[in-house]
Amino acid sequence: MKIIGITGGVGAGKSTILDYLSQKYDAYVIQADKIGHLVMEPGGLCYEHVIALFGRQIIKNDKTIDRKQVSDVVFGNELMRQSLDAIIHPAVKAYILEEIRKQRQAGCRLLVIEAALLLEEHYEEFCNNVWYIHTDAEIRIRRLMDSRGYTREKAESIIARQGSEEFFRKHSDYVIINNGDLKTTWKQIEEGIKLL
Ligand SMILES: CC(C)(COP(=O)(O)OP(=O)(O)OC[C@H]1O[C@@H](n2cnc3c(N)ncnc32)[C@H](O)[C@@H]1O)[C@@H](O)C(=O)NCCC(=O)NCCS
Ligand SMILES: Nc1ncnc2c1ncn2[C@@H]1O[C@H](COP(=O)(O)OP(=O)(O)OP(=O)(O)O)[C@@H](O)[C@H]1O
Repeated sequence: MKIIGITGGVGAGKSTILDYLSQKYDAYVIQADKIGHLVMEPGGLCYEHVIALFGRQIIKNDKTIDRKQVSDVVFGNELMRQSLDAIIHPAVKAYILEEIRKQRQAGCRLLVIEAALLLEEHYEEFCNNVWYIHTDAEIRIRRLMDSRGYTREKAESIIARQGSEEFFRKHSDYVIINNGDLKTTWKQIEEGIKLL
C-alpha cells in the first residue's frame, strides 16, 4: 500500500484534490480535520477535555461543542491553539494509525491523508510521499470568502497560524500549484502519481 500525505494552508484545495484522487485512483482518504471534529463530539475521547479548556459556554443546546467559538479563540491566541492541539492531536494520530493498519490488512493500494498540520505532527514518517498544495494567499482568501462565507479577517487569522511557504516546500516531495483551473491541477496530480 502506498500512502500520500497532502498538506497546505487553509483553502489551498486539499479536499478538492482528495476527491479527485478518490474518484480517479480509488484512493482511500483520511481527513485529519474530520477526525478532529469526531473526537470532540459528545462521548468522543476529547469532548470533556476541550470543555475543561474553553469553559461550559462552548456547549450548544444539542450538547455539541460550538466550533465557531473555539475557532474564534484559537486563531487569535497562540497559547490556546497549542493547548487545543495538545488535546486533539494525539487522539487524531492514534485514529489515523489504526485506519492505516486496517486498510493495509484489507489490501488497500492507495491511501491518502490530508492534514494542515501533517508536517508539524510528523505524519511524513508514515507517508511514501508528501504533496504540498500551494495556492496564493489572496486567491485562497477569495475562494474561502465566496464558498464558506469566511470574512477576510478570519481567513487571514488562520493563515497567520499556519506554516510558512518555505517550511511547507522544504519538507515536501512534490508541489502542486492550484492557482488556476482544475484541469491544470488534475495534470499535476497525474504527474505526482507517476513519481510515486
Ligand atoms: C479550531 C476548530 C474547532 C475549528 O473548527 P471549524 O469546523 O470551524 O474549522 P475547520 O476544522 O474546518 O478548520 C479550518 C481551517 O483551519 C485549519 N486548522 C484547524 N486547526 C488548526 C490548528 N490547530 N492550527 C492550524 N490550522 C488549523 C484547518 O486545517 C482548516 O484549514 C477545529 O479546526 C479544531 O478543533 N482544530 C484543532 C485540531 C486540529 O489541529 N485540526 C487540524 C489538523 S488535525
Ligand atoms: N482550482 C480551483 N479553482 C477554483 N476553485 C477552487 C479550486 N480549487 C479549490 N477551489 C475551491 O476553493 C475552496 C477551498 O478548497 P478546499 O475546501 O478543497 O480547500 P482545503 O485546502 O481542503 O481547505 P481546508 O484547509 O479548510 O481543509 C472550495 O470552495 C473549492 O471548491
